[in-house]
Amino acid sequence: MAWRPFPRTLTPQHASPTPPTHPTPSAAAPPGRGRDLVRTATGRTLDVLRLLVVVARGLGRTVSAVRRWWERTPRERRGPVLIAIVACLLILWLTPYGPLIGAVALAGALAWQGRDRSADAADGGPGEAERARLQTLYEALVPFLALAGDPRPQPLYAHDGDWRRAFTDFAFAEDGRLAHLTLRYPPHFGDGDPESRARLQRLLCARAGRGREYRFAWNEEAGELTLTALPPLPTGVYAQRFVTAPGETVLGFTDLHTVQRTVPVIEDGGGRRDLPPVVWRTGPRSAEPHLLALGRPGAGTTTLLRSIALQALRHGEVLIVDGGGAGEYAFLAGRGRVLAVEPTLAGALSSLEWVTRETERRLLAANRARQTGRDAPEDVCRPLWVLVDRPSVLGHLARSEGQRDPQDLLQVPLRYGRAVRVTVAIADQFEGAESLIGAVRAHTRARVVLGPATPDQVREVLGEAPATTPPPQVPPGRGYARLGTGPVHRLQVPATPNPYDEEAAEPQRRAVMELLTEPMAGAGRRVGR
Ligand SMILES: Nc1ncnc2c1ncn2[C@@H]1O[C@H](COP(=O)(O)OP(=O)(O)OP(=O)(O)O)[C@@H](O)[C@H]1O
Repeated sequence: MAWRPFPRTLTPQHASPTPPTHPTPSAAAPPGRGRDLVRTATGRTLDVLRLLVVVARGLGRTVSAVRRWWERTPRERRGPVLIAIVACLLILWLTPYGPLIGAVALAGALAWQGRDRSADAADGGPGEAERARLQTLYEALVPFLALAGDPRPQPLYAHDGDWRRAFTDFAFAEDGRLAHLTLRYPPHFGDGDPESRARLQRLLCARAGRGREYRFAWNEEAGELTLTALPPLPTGVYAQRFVTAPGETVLGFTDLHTVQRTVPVIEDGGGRRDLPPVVWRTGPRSAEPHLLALGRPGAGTTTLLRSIALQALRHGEVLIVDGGGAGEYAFLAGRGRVLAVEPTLAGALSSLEWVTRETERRLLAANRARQTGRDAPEDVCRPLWVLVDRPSVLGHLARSEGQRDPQDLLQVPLRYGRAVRVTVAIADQFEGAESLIGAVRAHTRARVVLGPATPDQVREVLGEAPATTPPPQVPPGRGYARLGTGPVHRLQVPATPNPYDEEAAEPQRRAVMELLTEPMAGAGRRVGR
């Protein structure tokens, strides 16, 4: 913006060395000069107004960028940043001319933020290749989003249309692929129809580049769809002592902006970083006191139960029913606070009968304590974890032997266990899901799906399909988790191998062994004491 010098005609009269004279016809300003004066004054006013508009636009963009940062940043990281900002302001305040310098810098920064970005788009914004990509994507969307015989003079999607009207925000990754895109869709598009949504999402995925996961966010009010390419979840985290409170269990790790906090973790190779966990809360206040995990064979549900068992041992007692019977939990047998590891039908039945009686005993004891106004005894408050792997196999065996299905014995802990800290976690394969009894389905409100699964399979288990596309390669322990009616999270379970499995990586096996409690003298079943 060019600042013009003050015209001489605007110089105050009293500043003139010559005394004022009465105008005479010959001395009057020519008529053209008056017009110049008006034009100059209007030009200057417009320049100032334009600058104010740019600064106001910059202010708006900055405020929304700060708000996005605030929402995205975990709570524990906001504090240090705010402290650093306050410290900088204080230093500026104490520096000579600091406030003035700060104000000028702020105005400059706001003006830069508020600059006209359409000019950037023409030169410094998307390059030619990127513009071509956006145009190709736009053209691919036209057959799907254009309305035949659209009466509007300039429809949003048309064969000779321009992507700039339809794509309101976009970003490219360093490799030149689309990282983020917000597009407007026309009002006639059926955004309430799942099939239409799925078709548009499939089309966008194909055009934005295969081999990545994408998150879709629909804003029906504004008629906008946002696509974001997601980085793969980290697979290098193994079993370790996670920073959690009693009653909290880390199911795995997910995307940063979808959960409230991060926990420090050590990765394979010894690197440390903060990762966002999916934390499952159990106990009397939990709305999801029991868990069900389903997956294909080899998807990692046994590993998830092992990970839960090792975390549960920190504060409670664990009883394991191993319907798979492959000795995947044998390393836990005889360890402190491990009540039993039951690989047989008979063992499972007697252990689960004990769990039923123990739940009832705890309920009575807690009730008595309440009536007498005392605190519940310590043995009622100690968490008891019942982990059941492949109950469908045991159910099948029970039916063939004319015995009771062990799942029936889970009814009492599932229905009433929450109040007395009895938690049930069940894992099975998709094929076994049909034989899960009603109480299991009704009371396991924390849900996990692991391994390759169709959106319908995920929806059946979690009650809602994920907002993200399936990963191109599904590593073991990769899936989705949902706690009650909360959002569906992408999930990567920490590697927790059977330490007796010689094919597992040595550092991971050692990490599991380090989390084990001490061996108990007279190892064996300790239920029914
Ligand atoms: N989160 C994970 N990280 C790394 N490896 C994993 C993870 N989960 C599972 N694995 C590996 O995948 C393989 C199968 O895991 P797991 O036994 O837990 O699967 P599963 O679903 O219980 O299958 P199955 O029911 O057939 O035993 C194992 O070799 C295990 O070490």
